[in-house]
Amino acid sequence: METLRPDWPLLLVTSLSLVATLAFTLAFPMAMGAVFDLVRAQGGLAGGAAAPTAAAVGPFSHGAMAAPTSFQGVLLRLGACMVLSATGNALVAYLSTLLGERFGHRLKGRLMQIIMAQEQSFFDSTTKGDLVSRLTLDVQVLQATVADFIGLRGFRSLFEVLGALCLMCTQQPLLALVSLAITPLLSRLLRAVVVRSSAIIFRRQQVAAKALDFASERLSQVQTVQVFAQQEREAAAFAQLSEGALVLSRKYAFFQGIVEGTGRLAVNVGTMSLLGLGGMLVIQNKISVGALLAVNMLNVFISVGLSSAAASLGELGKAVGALERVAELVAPSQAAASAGSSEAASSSSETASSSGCSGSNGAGPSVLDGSSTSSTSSSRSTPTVAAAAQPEASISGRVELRDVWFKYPGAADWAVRGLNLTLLPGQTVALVGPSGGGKSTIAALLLGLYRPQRGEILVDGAPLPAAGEGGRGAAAVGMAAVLQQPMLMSGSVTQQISYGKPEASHAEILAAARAAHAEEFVQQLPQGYDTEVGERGHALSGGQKQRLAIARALLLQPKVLVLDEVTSALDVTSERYINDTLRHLAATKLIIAHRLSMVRRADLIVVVEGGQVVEAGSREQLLAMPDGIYRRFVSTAELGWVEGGLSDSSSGSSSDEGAAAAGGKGAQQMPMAAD
Ligand SMILES: Nc1ncnc2c1ncn2[C@@H]1O[C@H](COP(=O)(O)OP(=O)(O)OP(=O)(O)O)[C@@H](O)[C@H]1O
Repeated sequence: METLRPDWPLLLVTSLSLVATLAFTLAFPMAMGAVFDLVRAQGGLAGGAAAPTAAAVGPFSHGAMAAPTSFQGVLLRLGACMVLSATGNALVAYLSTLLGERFGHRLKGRLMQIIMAQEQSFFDSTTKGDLVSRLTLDVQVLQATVADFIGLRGFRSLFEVLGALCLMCTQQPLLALVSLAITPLLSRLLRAVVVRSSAIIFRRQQVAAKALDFASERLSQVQTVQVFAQQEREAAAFAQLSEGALVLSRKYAFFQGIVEGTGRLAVNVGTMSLLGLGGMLVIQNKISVGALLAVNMLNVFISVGLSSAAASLGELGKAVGALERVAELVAPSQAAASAGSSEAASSSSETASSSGCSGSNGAGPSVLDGSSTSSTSSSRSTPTVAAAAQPEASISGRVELRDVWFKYPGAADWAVRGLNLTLLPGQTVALVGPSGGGKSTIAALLLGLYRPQRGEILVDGAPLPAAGEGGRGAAAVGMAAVLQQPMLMSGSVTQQISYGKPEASHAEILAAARAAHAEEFVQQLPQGYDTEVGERGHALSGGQKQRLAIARALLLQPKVLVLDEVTSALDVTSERYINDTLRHLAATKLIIAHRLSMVRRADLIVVVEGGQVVEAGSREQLLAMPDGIYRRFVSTAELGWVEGGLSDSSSGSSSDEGAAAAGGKGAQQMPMAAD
């Protein structure tokens, strides 16, 4: 109703047109009856002087229609009814279709807005295909229903039935009894059929959505399907899913057949009964032949109107299913919020017990200066994080994670446990650790993509706005990110870079591309910055996509920049350039990297494992720890890993790590790539 409301003037015009059209449509049988009676009164069909007097004044002489006086007059009236009814029908069909289309357009926009405002956890638990089917199939059903119910069949058929019944009752009460006897029986039968078929349609929609979901996922992964030669299996699986919808469609078709057949039967039974009773009345000269004809036509209107209304109600049943699926999107955040709070409540005891074990959780963040020793923990406790470098006081961009606990929806275990971490303005903090340790999850929390079940995240002292609350999330507080798999959207290179700031000038875009070391390859593209990158940027290499994603983030001049494995697809030279760019960036940076060339210049290195900080400090501090995890990780030098692989004068670290490697035999290996 809310979506329809803005179109109330159109709705009003449609309704008025509908009522006027119905008046002309219902006048049509009366005019036809009048023609017939006039023909008889003037001697046609063995009428003339012998014709019954009742017939001479037409079928509805006591009603609204005045008795026809001349043949031309009555023909004119019939013609006017036909023309006006046809014009009205055309107008109503046009207006109601327009109304449906406008409704669908508005609903789609609204739904897209709602979907886009959801939290990441919503997308984790909902498939893209399902969302697409709600946005397309379900909205189409709803818009068709609006058009159908308002103008094409629903209300119109009901009004037609009611109008015809009223006319019959006031003009020919005896004959109206026949219709009144048949109508409830027919309505009841049709209602039962409609209820059954609506349930079938709802199930069919669900199955169809599953098939669509399957198809969209497999199509987006078509390369994997082809590389593993699974085309036939996937096609067969899709056919099987579609088969489910076909079985239900067959049942639906059966009920549609019943609706159709019942409607016809009702027309025939009604016609036969009316002809029987009405014929007797004509013989007894109680009514005219024209009246019998008109009543018969009205009865056809009633029967056809009823089955048409039933079919429309069937569509409405379908729409109720679609509406339910669409409405589910409107309040998931509340549902998620309550689920989250209950989860948080249920977790509090768990939290308390693990806090007791670690002895440091819940103590709140504490940022120590560079002179303090770093915290380490060989047990699973959560140390407070020490800052190794003094921040530049003038730069804002302080980020604090205070006793943050997070569990993915439906997951059994915590992905982040009691995390305390402070990023000082301008500081570069590197998160390292084994795969699955929780680094990307921390980055996602920091970007407001998920809300922690417990604890808080503050940016410059204010709570981080969640991305799913309709606001701009982390971007609103000057944060930007380059994520692990940089996704581009179809559009030109310029559009990719300016995605977060569409109003950016060309000069700004060029500067960002230069800083991300993308300029050279962009200039070599066929249309330079105007080159279309294709769906998801498929026309670009992995490294090129990464560079555009970096340019996209740099353009925003963020005060906090989150970089998750941003150079994994880059060659050594590009990586070095980008490292240089990032180093000179004033923003606070959180870097997640498996390549240690990204990590070694960080002010603070934080080792994350099992969702906890297990070691933190400057590189020197960590390497100085005899049993330090970072130091042990460095022992992978034995496997060819050298932190200072890049020939960089400032590094001089290879020897450090080589020394560390000597003492690191048998250490746990962290998957860090060789430079
Ligand atoms: N969307 C998700 N839903 C449920 N569990 C998830 C989700 N994403 C990650 N996880 C789980 O959370 C844990 C932490 O994953 P995360 O991606 O943060 O690790 P990571 O340290 O970044 O790993 P990598 O270095 O391989 O990228 C893992 O156990 C993972 O299985």
